[in-house]
Amino acid sequence: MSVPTTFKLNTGAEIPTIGLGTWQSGPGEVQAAVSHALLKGGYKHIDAAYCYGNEDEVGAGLAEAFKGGVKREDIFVTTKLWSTYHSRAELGLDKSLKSLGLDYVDLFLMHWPVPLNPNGNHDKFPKLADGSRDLQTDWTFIKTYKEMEKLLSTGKVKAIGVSNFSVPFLKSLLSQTTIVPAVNQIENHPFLPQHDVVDYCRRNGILITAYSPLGSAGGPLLKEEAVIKIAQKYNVAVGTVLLNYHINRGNVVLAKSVTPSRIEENNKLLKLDGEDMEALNKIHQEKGTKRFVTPPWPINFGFPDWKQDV
Ligand SMILES: NC(=O)C1=CN([C@@H]2O[C@H](COP(=O)(O)OP(=O)(O)OC[C@H]3O[C@@H](n4cnc5c(N)ncnc54)[C@H](OP(=O)(O)O)[C@@H]3O)[C@@H](O)[C@H]2O)C=CC1
Ligand SMILES: O=C[C@H](O)[C@@H](O)[C@@H](O)[C@H](O)C(=O)O
Repeated sequence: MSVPTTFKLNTGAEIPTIGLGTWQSGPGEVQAAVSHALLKGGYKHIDAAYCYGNEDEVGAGLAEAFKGGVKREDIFVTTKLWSTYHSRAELGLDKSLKSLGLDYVDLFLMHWPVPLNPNGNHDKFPKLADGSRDLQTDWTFIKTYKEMEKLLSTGKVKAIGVSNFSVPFLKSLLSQTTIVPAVNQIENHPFLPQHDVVDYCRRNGILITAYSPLGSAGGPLLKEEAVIKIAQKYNVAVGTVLLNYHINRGNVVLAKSVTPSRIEENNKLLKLDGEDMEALNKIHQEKGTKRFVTPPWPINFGFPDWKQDV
């Protein structure tokens, strides 16, 4: 069986199995990365977010690609609702659409299940006097999701979903809302396979998108001996193994790069056999769990490996 280039969402739409990430893609880099991915790298999927502060440049990259012949309907663009916009979901969406130069996104995700004060001392990261994040205590992520559900009828979002949701948070969401999220975007790699969330989502028709598959900034997982061994077996780049780990599990994967050769290298499919998958799944058992993206949220997200005091 060959490795799929798309998976089906619970809306019936297809989502390309590899997408270009844009978090921490700096000014002067991300426009070229997006246009290179779409025009030369064979990508059809771009992952953006208001919080990344670079959606204007991502939009310029999209515009360049459209000028070069890429058609809007042939690509899949995701953006995310930032926490300070939870009680203003349509405004958050409109700001992203304006920057991206689009009249709709294919997928709109709640970036984190935590509302932040919309009237605080910063547009994205309002803080209290003690330096902690200034939460919006009169709002809940359930209310946010209900606002996102309403956006479907505007045509400005083709699908809605969530990000950074653990099993208990998903249970709470599904029991209080109507539309099953199309996607849950979570950190995922052999050091954090998150079998509990992946299995729960599969059973409930929610597609997993894996973020930080290379271990985030600097790609530390590319140095992992067990992964290098598998790459040597197939004579492929180490990143190809890390990225295809997800597609072989039935999950979408996002890889960030602003380096043209890496952007191209990362868009390669590889069938991994049962033995390879077992070896990759064993890494965290032997070496311990590692999570690379742990922003200082003052809440407990319900992930077994991430215990913060509430
Ligand atoms: N929903 C959420 O909360 C989150 C979503 N995401 C999304 O997922 C995307 C991917 O995750 P991210 O955390 O960025 O990290 P990745 O795991 O994609 O790693 C990116 C790093 O790896 C380097 N790299 C990429 N390809 C290669 C390669 N072939 N060889 C060597 N080094 C390479 C990049 O360098 P360089 O760019 O210099 O080439 C960069 O430093 C994000 O960009 C974002 O879109 C990520 C985190 C959280
Ligand atoms: O998508 C990437 C990450 O989630 C990023 O948006 C957060 O880590 C954010 O910078 C924060 O500090 O909360």
